Amino acid sequence: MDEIDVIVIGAGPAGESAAARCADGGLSVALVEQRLVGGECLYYGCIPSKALIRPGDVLAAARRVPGAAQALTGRLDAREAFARRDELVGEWDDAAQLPAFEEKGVLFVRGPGRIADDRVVDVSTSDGGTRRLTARRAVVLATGTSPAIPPIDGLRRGQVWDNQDATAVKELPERLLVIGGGFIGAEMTQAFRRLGCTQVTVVEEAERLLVAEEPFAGEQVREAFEAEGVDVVTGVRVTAVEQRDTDGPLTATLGDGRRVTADEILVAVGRRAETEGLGLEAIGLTPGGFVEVDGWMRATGVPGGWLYAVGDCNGRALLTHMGKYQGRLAADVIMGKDVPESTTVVPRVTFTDPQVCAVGLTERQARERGLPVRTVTTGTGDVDGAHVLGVGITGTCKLVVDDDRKVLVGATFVGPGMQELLHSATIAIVGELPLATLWQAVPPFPTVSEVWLRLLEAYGL
Ligand SMILES: Cc1cc2nc3c(=O)[nH]c(=O)nc-3n(C[C@H](O)[C@H](O)[C@H](O)COP(=O)(O)OP(=O)(O)OC[C@H]3O[C@@H](n4cnc5c(N)ncnc54)[C@H](O)[C@@H]3O)c2cc1C
Ligand SMILES: NC(=O)c1ccc[n+]([C@@H]2O[C@H](COP(=O)([O-])OP(=O)(O)OC[C@H]3O[C@@H](n4cnc5c(N)ncnc54)[C@H](O)[C@@H]3O)[C@@H](O)[C@H]2O)c1
Repeated sequence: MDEIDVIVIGAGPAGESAAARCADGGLSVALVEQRLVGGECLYYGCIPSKALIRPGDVLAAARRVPGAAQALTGRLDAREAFARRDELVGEWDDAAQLPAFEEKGVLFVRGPGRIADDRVVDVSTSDGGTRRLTARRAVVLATGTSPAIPPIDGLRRGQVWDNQDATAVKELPERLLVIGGGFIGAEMTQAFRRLGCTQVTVVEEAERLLVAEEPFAGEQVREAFEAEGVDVVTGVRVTAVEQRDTDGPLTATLGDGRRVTADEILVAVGRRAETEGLGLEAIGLTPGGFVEVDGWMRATGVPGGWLYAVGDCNGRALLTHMGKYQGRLAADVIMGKDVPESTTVVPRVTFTDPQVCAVGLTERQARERGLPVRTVTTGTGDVDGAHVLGVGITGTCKLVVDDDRKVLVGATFVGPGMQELLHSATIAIVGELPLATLWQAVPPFPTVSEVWLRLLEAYGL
C-alpha cells in the first residue's frame, strides 16, 4: 500500500496543474491517468483543433492584405496541416509529457483510478492487478468529460464523428454535417470548410450560433460562414439519421423536413462528466454527473473536506485555462494557503474567423442579475490599427458596464485575431478598475486596442 500526501485522478490540464503545484510545494503526489498525460485538450481538443484552424486563418489574414494576397496562388494543403497537427499532439504519445512530472518526484500510475473508501484510491494496472494508494491529505478528481450524444432516431455512437474523430482526421470528407453550433461546432465547421470540404452544413437547435454569447457574435460568425459557402441552419433540430450501407453516406432529416446527405456527421452538442465508474457511490455521491464543488474546489457533501474536483468534471467552466486555474487553487488550499475563493470571471475565445472573444457577463446575464447595466459598442474595423491589418475587417466590440459602480462586468470583442486583446478586459473586470482609470490606460497607435478608446469615448469619457 502506497501512502502519499495527494492523489490526483486524471492527467488532463486540470489534474496536471494540481499535481505540479502540490509537488512544487513540497508534497508527495501520485498522478493517475488511464489514457494519455495531457488529456482531451492536448490530444483531441484545444491543440489539434487549433492546428487545423491555423492554416485557414493565416491564409484569410493574408488575403486581407493587398500585396500579400497576390502572392497566394496555391491552395491550402490539408495533408501538411494534418502533419503539423500530428507533430503538435506528439503523435498521440505522451512520452514527452512524463519527464516534467518525474523531475518533480511525482509518482505516475497508469490505469483507471477508482475511489474505494475515504482517501483510498484503487488503480487497475495493465497486468490485471490493483494498486492501492492512500492519501494523507487529499484526493483531487480531474477526470474531465466525454462528448454527449443526443437522442436522435438512428444516430449511434461510433457511426458518427465526435471531437476525437474530427480532431484526429486523416482523410477530408467531401461533405460534412455538423450537429451543434457551439464552441466545437462553430470552430470545426469553418476549419473543415477551409481545409477543403466541398459542402459543410451546421445545424444548431438554438436561434443562432454561439448562443451563449452576445447575439451579434453568432450573427457575425454566421455571415462569415455563409460568405465562405457554409450552409448554416439555426432554430432547427436534426430528428433522424439514416445510413443505408456501413461506411456509406449518412442522411439527416431536419425538423423542418429538409434532408442533408453527408459523408461524415460531427456531433458537438455539449459534454457529459466522466464520473461513472469512479466509485463516487462509495462516498455517498451520485456517479455520472458533474461533481459539485464549493469556491475552493472541495466536493460538497463529503465530510472531512478531503475530496476536490477540478476542471471539466466539476462543470463550472469547461475550458482548459479555467481547469488549470482551479488545479492551482485546489493545490493552494490543500497546502493550507489562505486563498480567496474561485473567480467567477471566465474569459473565452471561440477561434473562428471572426474570433469571438468574451469575458465576464453578457448584457443579458448582467440584466438577469439585476445590475444597473449600460452598454457601449464600436466597430472593430473602425480604428486605424484595423485598417493597417488589412481590408474588410469587420466585427463589433462591446462593453457591459455596471453604471452605479462605473466598472466593467463584461466585454466582447468580435474580429479576426482578437484573442490577445481579451486579457486586457479580464484584468479590468477582475481588478474592478473604474472606467476613469481605464481612460488613463493609453492604447498604442496604430493597434486594434484603440477600440478601448472608442468604447470609453462612447461611454462619455
Ligand atoms: C475539440 C475541442 C476543442 C477545445 N478547444 C479548447 C480551447 O481552444 N481552449 C480551451 O480553453 N478549451 C478548449 N476545449 C476544452 C478543453 O479541452 C477542456 O476544458 C479541458 O481538456 C479540460 O481539462 P480537464 O483536465 O478537466 O479534463 P480532460 O482534458 O478531459 O482530462 C481528463 C483526463 O482524466 C482521465 N481520466 C478520466 N477518468 C479517469 C479515471 N477514472 N482514472 C484515471 N484517469 C482518468 C482521462 O483519460 C483524461 O486524460 C476544447 C475541447 C474540445 C473537445
Ligand atoms: N475555443 C474554446 O475555448 C473551446 C473550443 C471547443 C470546445 N470548448 C469547450 O468544450 C465544450 C463542449 O463544446 P460543444 O461545442 O460540444 O458544446 P457547447 O455547449 O459549446 O455547444 C453545444 C451546442 O449544441 C447545441 N445543441 C444541443 N443539442 C442539439 C441538437 N440535438 N441539435 C442541434 N444543436 C444542439 C446547443 O444549443 C449548443 O449551442 C464547450 O462548453 C467549451 O467549454 C472550448
